[in-house]
Amino acid sequence: MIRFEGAGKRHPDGTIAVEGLDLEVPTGRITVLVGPSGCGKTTLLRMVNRMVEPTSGRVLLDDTDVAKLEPAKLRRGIGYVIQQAGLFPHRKVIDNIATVPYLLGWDRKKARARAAELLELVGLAPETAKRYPFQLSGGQQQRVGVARALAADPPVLLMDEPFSAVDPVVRAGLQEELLRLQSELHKTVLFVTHDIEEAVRLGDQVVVLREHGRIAQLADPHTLLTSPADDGVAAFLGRDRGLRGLGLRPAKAVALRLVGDGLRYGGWELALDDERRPIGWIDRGAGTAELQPSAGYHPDTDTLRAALDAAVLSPAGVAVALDADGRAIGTASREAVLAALTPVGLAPVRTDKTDTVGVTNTVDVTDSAGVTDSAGLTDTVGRTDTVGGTDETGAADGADGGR
Ligand SMILES: Nc1ncnc2c1ncn2[C@@H]1O[C@H](COP(=O)(O)OP(=O)(O)OP(=O)(O)O)[C@@H](O)[C@H]1O
Repeated sequence: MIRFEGAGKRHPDGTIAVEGLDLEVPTGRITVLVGPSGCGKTTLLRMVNRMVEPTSGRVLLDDTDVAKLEPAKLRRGIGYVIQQAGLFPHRKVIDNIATVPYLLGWDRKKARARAAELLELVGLAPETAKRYPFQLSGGQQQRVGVARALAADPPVLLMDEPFSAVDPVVRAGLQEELLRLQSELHKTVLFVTHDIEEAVRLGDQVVVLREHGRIAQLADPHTLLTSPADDGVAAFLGRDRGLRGLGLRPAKAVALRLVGDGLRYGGWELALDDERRPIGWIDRGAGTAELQPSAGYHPDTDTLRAALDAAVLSPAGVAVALDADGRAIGTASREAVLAALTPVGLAPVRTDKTDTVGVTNTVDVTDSAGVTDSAGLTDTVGRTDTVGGTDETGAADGADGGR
């Protein structure tokens, strides 16, 4: 558990980044901080690993004031993932991932073996290990960043807009991957984003912030979308918050018409092949054999939003429910999907993937990023030891010498 107690940060120039924040970040869950630019999200995140020191109040990690912990050591127990990954450009992927294990004094073979495991865990091919960061796509770099953060299996993971530099499709894949990892790893994750869509997709709890890090609302995604605390939060959530809420509810709530009960809807009939895989919709009234594409969804893993989307895309207004092998199980009309929406007061639904969290290992700012572009890592305390830490690692590596 991470606890902010009256935490504040006033910069020497008088800027108040955060003022008097009280917040609990529960163990093993994903807490997302979301809010407009400059509201203090990054400041809050960095208070946890002492890259920013509060000027008032305190931050507790499992009941210990982090101010009492030595920064380099603290950071080795906290995964840290930043935008554009912050990888060491001069180090191979495998050694980037092994950064913290090296810092912890693991021998090279063990550290690299662990890094190879993580490479697989984050869905990267083994041959990626030998590449340098510039030889990877943005999405692959982010995966390496996540793997690096997880390397020493830290219980806490700080993620600062980790997926915002990649395109929406890659981003969705990375979010999915994070949820999958979290369902296995159960880390305590504090995740910063300015994207409300990402916040409700990933968060077990979402903290909507206003300027100076003031909490406008703290709620689970379902409550947030259905009951915004005030007009300001509602405006921040956007006009389609109701539709977004569909993405939080499982598609298995939709009542299906089973395949054996008929495949006709009005003049449309769903054509299946011998394996029961959909071929398309036939317009019986038109008297032509031309097929219109069908759209499907997977009831066990998809949300109501996917089911509704499939229904809307179908010429018959009917989504096809598919099993894992792509065979039709049944059909669901738009009306059937909408009927699954009520009552509104149901507990929030998360698909299986959501349950968890977890990712990196505070890559000690150290090595990494810190160093380079990780720029941000700057502020602080960190700087020194970061660098220091780095050097050790670097020395072991041989490749890092010249910082
Ligand atoms: N070193 C500094 N000196 C003075 N003001 C600072 C400093 N660092 C941050 N700030 C200010 O503190 C406030 C909060 O900054 P912070 O980076 O935490 O916001 P944020 O919510 O993460 O923003 P964004 O979404 O744009 O990254 C901003 O007004 C920022 O300009």
